[in-house]
Amino acid sequence: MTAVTAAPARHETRAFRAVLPQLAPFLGIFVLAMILPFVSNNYWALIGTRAAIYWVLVSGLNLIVGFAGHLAIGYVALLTLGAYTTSVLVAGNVAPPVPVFVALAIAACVGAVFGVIVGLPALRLRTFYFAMSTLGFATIVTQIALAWQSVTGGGIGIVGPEFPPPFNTAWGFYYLCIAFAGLATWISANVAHSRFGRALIAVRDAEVAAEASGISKPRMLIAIFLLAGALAAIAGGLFASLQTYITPDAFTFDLSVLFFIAILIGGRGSILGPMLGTIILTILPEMVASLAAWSTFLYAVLLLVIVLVMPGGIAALLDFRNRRPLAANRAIVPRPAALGDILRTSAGARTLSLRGIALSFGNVRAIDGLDLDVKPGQIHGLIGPNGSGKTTTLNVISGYYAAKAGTLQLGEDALAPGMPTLRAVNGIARTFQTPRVIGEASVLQNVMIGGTIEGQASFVEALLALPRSRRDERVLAARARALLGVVGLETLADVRADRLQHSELRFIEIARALMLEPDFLLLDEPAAGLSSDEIERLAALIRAISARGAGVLLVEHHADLIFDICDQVTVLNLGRTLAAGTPAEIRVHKEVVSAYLGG
Ligand SMILES: Nc1ncnc2c1ncn2[C@@H]1O[C@H](COP(=O)(O)OP(=O)(O)OP(=O)(O)O)[C@@H](O)[C@H]1O
Repeated sequence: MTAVTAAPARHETRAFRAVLPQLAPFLGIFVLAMILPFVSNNYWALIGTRAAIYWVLVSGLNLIVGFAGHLAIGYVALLTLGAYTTSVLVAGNVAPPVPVFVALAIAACVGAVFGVIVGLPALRLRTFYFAMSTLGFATIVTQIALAWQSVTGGGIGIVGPEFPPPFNTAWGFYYLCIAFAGLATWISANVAHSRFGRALIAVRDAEVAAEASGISKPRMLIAIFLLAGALAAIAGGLFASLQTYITPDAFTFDLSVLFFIAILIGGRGSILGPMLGTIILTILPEMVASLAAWSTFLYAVLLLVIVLVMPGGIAALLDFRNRRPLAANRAIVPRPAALGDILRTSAGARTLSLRGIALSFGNVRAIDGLDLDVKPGQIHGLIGPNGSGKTTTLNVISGYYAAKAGTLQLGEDALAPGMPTLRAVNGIARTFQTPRVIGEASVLQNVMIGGTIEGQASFVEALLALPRSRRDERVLAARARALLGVVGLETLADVRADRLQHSELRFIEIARALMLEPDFLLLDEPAAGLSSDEIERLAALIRAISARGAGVLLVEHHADLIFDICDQVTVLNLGRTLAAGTPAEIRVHKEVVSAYLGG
C-alpha cells in the first residue's frame, strides 16, 4: 500500500462512532447482567450463570458454525473434556491437586489441542460428514469418562471444582462467569471483525475467491478450532463447578443441540444474534417449567421455524440498515483517475509466460499446447468460441488446475502448479466468470477480503485487538473504500452484497482484485451482463489499471471491447491457438473471421 494511509486519531474517532450502534446492545446486556443480582434471587443467579457459561462455549463455536460454516454438532464433547480435566486436576486424581484457576488454564490448553483434533476432519469432510465426525468424538469422550473409573469416577462421577472466595457464593460465581463471558465476547468479536473473521466467511461462501485472495483454509481453521476448543473447555470447568458434581449423564446430546440451535437462531456471521439465542434458549425452559421435559422437542420445532420462516435468524431481524431501499436507477460511474492515489505504479518487468501448456478432462482436450505471454503494462485479450479453453487457461494460471504438460513462468521463476493460494503472493489477482461474492457480507467487507494477505498482525494480535491489528483494519478499510470510489460503488459500501445488481458485483470483484495491487490481473468475461455504457466505463478502468503497469489478461466475448483496448490478442479454438497478434491483425485474420467473428 502506498498512497492511501489513514490519520489514526481521526479514523479511530470515526470508527468508534460507526461501531457505537453495534456496541450498544452488548453494553445493554452487560448492564442488565450487572444489575441482575440486585433485582432477583438465587434461582436467577443459577440461570444467569448457566447462560454465561453456555455463551463462553457458544462464542467460540459460533466462529466455527456461524462464520466458517462447519456443522460441529457434537461440541458438548469439549465441554465434557474441560469439565473432567478441571475436576480431576483439582481433586488430584492423577497428580497432586492444583489450584482451580491453574486447572482451568490447563483445561483450556487440553481443550485447544482436542479442539484441533475434532476440527481436523473439517479440512476434508463437509456438512453432514463433518457433523457426524464431531458426534463420534462426543461419544468417545463420554465412553472414556465412563470407563476410566479410577480417574473420572465412572458412572458414579466426580466432585466439581470449587472456586476460592469471593467466587464461592452464588452471586460471586455468577460475576466470575459474566467476566469470562465478557472476555469471550470481546475475543470472538475481535476475531470476527479482523481479516481472519472475514477470511472465514470467505472460505465458507466463496472458497475459490478466498483462495485467489491468498487465504489458506487449513491455517484459518486450525486457529479457529484452537480458540473454540479452549473456550469450550473453560466453559466445561465452570460448568463442573456450577453442577458441584458431574457424571457423564450431565453432558447430554440436548446440550449440543442447544449450542447449535442458539447459533442458528442467532444468525450466521453475527455475534449478537447467537448471544441472544443462547440467553433465550437457557431461559425458555425455566420460564415454562412444565415444558422442561419437552426441551428437545421445543428446540426441534424452533429449528424448523427458523429454517422455514427466518433463515437469517435474529441477526437478520435486527439488521435495520439493510432494510432501507436502494435507489433503483443507480449508475456505476467509475473514477479510474483516482487509481493513481491508491495503487503504486507497478515496477515489475517480469512477463507471465505459458509455454506448451496442455490439459485434458477425460477425452476433452481443454487446452492443447498453448503459448501465451502477458507483459507488464499491456492488455492481452483471450478470445474464442464457447468451450475453446479460455477459462481453463485462466484456471491453470491461477493454480486451480495443474497443467499436464508445459511450463508456467513469472519472469525467470516457475509458478508452482495447482497452488491457488500462492498466486496472490506472486502478484496475480483475478475475477470470475460468475462473480464469487459473499452475499451476506457488506460490499466493503467483500473488497477488504481481497487484501487479507496484506495484513501484518498475527491471529493472536487480532484476537486481542492489539495496535498492529487495528492498524491493519484501518489501512485495509481505507484502501477498500478508496477502491470502491475508483469502481464507482462507494455509496454502496455498507450494503449487503446480495442486494446488488449483477453488473455491480462485477465491479466489486475488480475492486477486490485490486486490493492486492496486482502485477497481473486476470479478468474472466468482466463485460458479461453489462450495458453498453457500463462496458465503456469498464474499458476506461481496465486501461487505467494497465497504465499503472499491471499486465491484464482479458477473456471476453465482446469483440468490440477486445479490439478497442487490447495491445495483443490470442484467439483459441478447441484448446489451440488459432491466431495471435495485434487487434488490427486479428480483425482481418481469415480463419478467425470464419471460425469466431463471423461475417
Ligand atoms: N472441470 C471440468 N471438467 C470437465 N470438462 C471441463 C471442465 N472445465 C472445462 N471443461 C471442458 O473443457 C473445455 C474448455 O472449457 P472452458 O470453460 O475453458 O471454455 P471457455 O473457452 O472458457 O468457454 P466459455 O466461453 O463458454 O466460457 C470445454 O469443452 C469444457 O466442457
